[in-house]
Amino acid sequence: MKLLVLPGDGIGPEIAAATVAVLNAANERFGLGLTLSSHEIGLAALRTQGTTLPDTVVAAAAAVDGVVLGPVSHYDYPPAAQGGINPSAFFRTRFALGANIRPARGRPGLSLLGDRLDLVIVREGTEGFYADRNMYAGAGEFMPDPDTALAVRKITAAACRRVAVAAFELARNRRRRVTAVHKANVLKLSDGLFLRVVREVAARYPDVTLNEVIVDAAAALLIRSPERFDVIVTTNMFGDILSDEASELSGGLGLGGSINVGDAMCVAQAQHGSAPDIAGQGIANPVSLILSAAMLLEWHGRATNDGRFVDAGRAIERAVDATLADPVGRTLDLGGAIGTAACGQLIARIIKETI
Ligand SMILES: NC(=O)c1ccc[n+]([C@@H]2O[C@H](COP(=O)([O-])OP(=O)(O)OC[C@H]3O[C@@H](n4cnc5c(N)ncnc54)[C@H](O)[C@@H]3O)[C@@H](O)[C@H]2O)c1
Ligand SMILES: CC(C)[C@H](C(=O)O)[C@@H](O)C(=O)O
Ligand SMILES: [Mg+2]
Repeated sequence: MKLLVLPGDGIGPEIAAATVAVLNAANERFGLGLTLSSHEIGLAALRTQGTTLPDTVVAAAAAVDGVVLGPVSHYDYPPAAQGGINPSAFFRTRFALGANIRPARGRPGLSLLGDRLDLVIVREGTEGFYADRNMYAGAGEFMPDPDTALAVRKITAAACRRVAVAAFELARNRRRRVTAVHKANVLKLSDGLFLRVVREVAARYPDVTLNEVIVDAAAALLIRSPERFDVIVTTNMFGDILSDEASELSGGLGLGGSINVGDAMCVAQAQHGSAPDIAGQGIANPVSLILSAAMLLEWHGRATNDGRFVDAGRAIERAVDATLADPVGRTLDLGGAIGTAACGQLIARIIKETI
């Protein structure tokens, strides 16, 4: 399997190095034949190549079996005309990565919700208020005069169908419950279309129950009654916000794995951002990107029907659980003291040593 690693900005290079250590351990242990290549993106690439996402990187991504994308500081990027391309949005739209899959699970000692929290948010990745952010100047936003701003929200039946199918397929391997999270009481046409399509897809999955919850209530219920959620399917921005909430409820933003999935491509990406406030200190939690890489291996294993990759992905998840079970294995954000690299090495060692 060929993997492309794009470290990104802020804490990206630190957590990407820890993730590579874990991938190398999984490669050794499971004989995966992984080849890893790495390219500069983000602010480093802007300085040397005039763009945060060089064409060579896009070509390299199209030629591999999976991408590990570090977080980027795109809030600090210049406009697209001056080279500021948001890699997340670019990959999701260019490679039609319609489903952003974001699990959240309570672990003992880390989440007040304990095992009541065990859900997956399946977030539409290419549309909503975030549609075509790199494609047009203004990124779907317009200012007819300096005191008025308009934002266009794009919802299509095709994209809703794609993400709904991903959610129902996932639910079949879980507790068989899908909750559609929406705001159709206000966004009657756009979220109305989303709900219409989710219901159409639900009719093809009689073995899976569909519930519908309005997004603000969902934000509250995630805290009050997390056990009622199994798979959440939702539009882009609601999924962006709720996945940070769910990740924090699981113990911290640094814990949430995430993959962006299309028909033939998968991009692993931490749920959080580039955390510039702690960059360069060696204290960031690498678990989110490590779990994302584990999800990527499992996705590849399923897509190619190769059990070694599924086993390797699961072994990484178990090694993460074992590491986090002991406060010694926890980074600062989780109340521990271990550094980023040492945390990655601990997880790598468990993978190599566990029979
Ligand atoms: N996928 C992405 O690349 C992505 C996602 C979100 C935000 N961003 C970008 O990241 C930059 C910073 O955004 P932000 O500060 O709003 O969000 P953030 O997720 O980077 O950080 C929010 C808070 O969580 C902490 N945190 C995040 N990840 C952590 C980790 N792994 N270990 C320990 N602590 C962690 C940070 O220190 C910070 O206090 C912005 O430029 C934003 O646009 C990128
Ligand atoms: C920073 C932003 C571009 C990104 C997104 O939503 O696309 C992020 O918030 C995420 O959750 O992946
Ligand atoms: Mg986000």
